[in-house]
Amino acid sequence: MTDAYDPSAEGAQMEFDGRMSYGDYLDLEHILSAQKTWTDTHDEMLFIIQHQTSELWMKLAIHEIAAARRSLAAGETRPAFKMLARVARIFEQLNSAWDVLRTMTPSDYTAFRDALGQSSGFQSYQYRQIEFMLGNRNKAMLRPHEHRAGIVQMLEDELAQPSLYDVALRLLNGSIPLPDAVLNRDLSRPWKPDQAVADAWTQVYRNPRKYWELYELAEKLVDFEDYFRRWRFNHVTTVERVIGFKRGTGGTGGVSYLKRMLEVELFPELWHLRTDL
Ligand code: HEM
Ligand SMILES: N[C@@H](CC(=O)c1ccccc1NC=O)C(=O)O
Repeated sequence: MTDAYDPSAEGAQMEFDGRMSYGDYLDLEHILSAQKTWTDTHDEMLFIIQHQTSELWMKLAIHEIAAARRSLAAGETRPAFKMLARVARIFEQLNSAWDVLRTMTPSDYTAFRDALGQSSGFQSYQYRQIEFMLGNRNKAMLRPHEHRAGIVQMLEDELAQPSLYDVALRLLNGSIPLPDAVLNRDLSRPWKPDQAVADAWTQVYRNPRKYWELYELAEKLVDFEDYFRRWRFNHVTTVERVIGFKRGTGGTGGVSYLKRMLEVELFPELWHLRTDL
């Protein structure tokens, strides 16, 4: 029998005293000590890691959407397209993650659900930030964060900025003029479908060659919303599978609330114009 291979023979670094290691660079000590379980049930670890990894991917999504929005506002569409494509992939990643959580049965979950108290994903401030960045804005969603001034401030700052869709519409306005009411709308409110915007996007889709960049932008937005819708759908289906029609720990009706959220349209005109093409 040969001896186990020693990678140091080909130069693998084996000594890290005073040198940056993998764990140092990634601050693993910090991140891997954050899985505090509150019960001694087997599936709580799955539940915690599923949510923590989702929050990490959301952090990256926020980073990318913010940069895409800045690029678009500066008229730099190419880098924005690349970032939006990445955000869609992040959501694909989040969508696949449901397959792991689905292995948790109602019996597994009820064993620790009481320990969650009234906590709920409804209070995920990164999720709310993403919704606000995209244009699904609702001041009522600030209330669960009133005890955390920094979070309220962050969400209010977001409501004061044009959403990703607002920025896209400003770009559209550069080629096809839109009404002032669209361009100077109250940014803190949710976007309401607008006929002039629908007509403008319809022109883009009827003449892709003339409006190629806008056409590509619109398709990037639709692609992203497609993945986002799948996330919402996977969520509600998993919830029904695990807790049925029980009320949510966050106080909503549970599945009934999440089904209502399936009706949200982030970029409504981009979906509706398809009927008229
Ligand atoms: C067994 C797993 C899960 C169950 C039973 C569940 C249940 C629920 C329920 C019932 C709600 C409605 C609010 C409430 O009253 O509590 C909700 C909202 C929410 N959940 Fe989950 N959830 C699960 C997994 C997840 C995961 C993995 C995430 C990823 C971060 C997540 C993120 C959210 C978010 C962001 C909301 C707010 C949605 C909105 O306001 O549109 N949930 N969840
Ligand atoms: N709303 C869920 C609880 C829940 O899902 C949750 C609780 C704490 C941390 C994350 C959660 N996930 C998503 O809502 C329930 O009613 O069982």
